[in-house]
Amino acid sequence: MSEHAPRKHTEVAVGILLKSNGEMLLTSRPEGKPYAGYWEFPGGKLEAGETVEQALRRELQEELGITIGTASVWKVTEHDYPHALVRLHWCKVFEWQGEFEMREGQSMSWEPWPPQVKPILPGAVPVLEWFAEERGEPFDPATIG
Ligand SMILES: Nc1nc2c([nH]c(=O)n2[C@@H]2O[C@H](COP(=O)(O)OP(=O)(O)OP(=O)(O)O)[C@@H](O)[C@H]2O)c(=O)[nH]1
Repeated sequence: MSEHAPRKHTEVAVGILLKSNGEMLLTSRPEGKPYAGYWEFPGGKLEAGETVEQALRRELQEELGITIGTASVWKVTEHDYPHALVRLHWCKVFEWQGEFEMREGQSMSWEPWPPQVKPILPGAVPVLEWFAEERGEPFDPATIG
């Protein structure tokens, strides 16, 4: 491959689980992964042949032990990390079934607005900006991470 070949995107499905009281689910990245200990929205990489919804359903089953209802893509972002160029497909999720089990030794937290946990993964920050816009509030990224 040429030194100047474009980097290939890693496609990632990410779930924004929202409770009726407005709280959102954040999970911490497990030990052994890049950015271990950072808070993120749960999800993971698409496997060959999967749609975003299928990948998200599989990942949340594997990582959290829950079965999600329908999920459709809300927005798409890209983030260029030293370890990967990722394309994040963000899905809002309002329905799920099952008891939460942290199957990868991660932590979970239902967070109010604005979220209190730190640090938050850089690639998740746009979501917080959109939520602030939806609420008509200013958002200062310096207050997180
Ligand atoms: N799940 C998740 N991934 C995110 C978010 N923001 C963000 O930049 N990413 C990036 O998207 C990629 C997701 O990969 P992952 O390591 O969580 O996925 P995975 O569970 O399939 O990993 P593995 O099978 O390689 O262990 C990582 O490069 C991660 O840094 C986010 O809010 N949630």
